[in-house]
Amino acid sequence: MADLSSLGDLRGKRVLVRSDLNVPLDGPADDLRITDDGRIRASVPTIKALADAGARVVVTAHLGRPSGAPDAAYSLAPVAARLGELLAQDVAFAADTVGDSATAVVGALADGQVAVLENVRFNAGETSKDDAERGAFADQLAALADAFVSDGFGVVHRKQASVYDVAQRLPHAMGNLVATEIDVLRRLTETPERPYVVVLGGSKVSDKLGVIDNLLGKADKLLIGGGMVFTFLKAQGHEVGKSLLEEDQIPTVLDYLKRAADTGVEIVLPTDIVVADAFGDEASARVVAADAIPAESLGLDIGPESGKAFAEALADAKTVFWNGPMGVFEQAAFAEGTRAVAQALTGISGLSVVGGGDSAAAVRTLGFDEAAFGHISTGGGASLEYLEGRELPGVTVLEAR
Ligand SMILES: Nc1ncnc2c1ncn2[C@@H]1O[C@H](COP(=O)(O)OP(=O)(O)OP(=O)(O)O)[C@@H](O)[C@H]1O
Ligand SMILES: O=C(O)[C@H](O)COP(=O)(O)O
Repeated sequence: MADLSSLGDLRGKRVLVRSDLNVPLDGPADDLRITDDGRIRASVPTIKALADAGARVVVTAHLGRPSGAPDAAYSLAPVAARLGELLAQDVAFAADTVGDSATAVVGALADGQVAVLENVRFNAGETSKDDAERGAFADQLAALADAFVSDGFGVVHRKQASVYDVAQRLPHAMGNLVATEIDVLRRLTETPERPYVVVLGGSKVSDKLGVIDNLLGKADKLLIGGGMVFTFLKAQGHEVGKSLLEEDQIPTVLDYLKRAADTGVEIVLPTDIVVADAFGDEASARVVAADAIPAESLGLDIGPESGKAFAEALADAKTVFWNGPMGVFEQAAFAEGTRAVAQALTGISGLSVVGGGDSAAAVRTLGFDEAAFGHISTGGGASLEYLEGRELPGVTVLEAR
């Protein structure tokens, strides 16, 4: 796959870099703070390499899932400021993605300077399912640059304008971050040392339930935590109260449970749950049995007994892939399940990979040393889809020259 050197002499060239700068933010709307800058730090080496080579670097990225129109709550302005600090150079910020501000900011860049465009998802064309609409937006993005570098590993599973279509319109190359991530994940797919244990959690339930299908043929054990738990519990006939639930996935989940039993893959579900009366209500947090969730409460973490059981299930693992926090780790009352899994991973003798923006943030904000894990991937959904063996549109598009 073509790396940055394939783009030739970059001096004076405008290079559009797609990074994944989707970081967690917290605080009041007018003073949002980045709570974990891991994805920004991971994006720095490629941006710096391009700037050092004399390119005029134009960074495009998304933050969250706005509805295709500008929304101040999802502005990349704080991210651009942090990028400037990490690069130790001024980073210009365009107040739009392809409009007058972007044109002016990019036009004013000197060789070696860097600009960040406003959230690419403020434009409906970015995520449109309509090829023509996405293509029209990609045309506008491509007009801002002479070359394209794909470095946002966390989004390479998205067939979106700034990830996929723009690569068809400009000379392109794979960035260092995408190349590194794929190298590590390849080790998990080719010859994982066994036992191979996969831990799944998080809140993007519908995105992630599907991966179980494929993992049933690959992993020896699947540990299920986070928001995904409740669709399993409901499928087993239990009350889940107001917890996250994908009702229409119940038949799929029942099929997974049956196939796991048939093929000898162990699916480990929590036996106790930390519930609360309302989302984030730490004062009402209490532990209940997983088959006795009160109708009026919602599950926000796996319980202590489950944390222990998950740690035991991980103890003899030689390969572990973990995606998705076990609970709402951002609040202390619901962070212990995630802590238990992270702690268990630090003790395994083989390769441990933590994948996902929030999972990686959880590990760091709970105070774990990154070096205690084999690899911390910036991609959640992207790494899961890679492990499933699915085609990543943002990678395959780079193969076509
Ligand atoms: N039981 C639960 N109910 C609701 N939210 C939950 C629950 N358990 C975990 N979460 C939330 O899941 C979020 C992370 O989920 P997500 O699926 O996005 O993880 P990720 O794969 O690490 O990140 P990404 O896919 O964005 O890279 C966290 O913000 C956490 O609070
Ligand atoms: O957080 C992520 O996994 C990536 O930034 C992709 O975000 P998305 O799931 O909203 O496409």
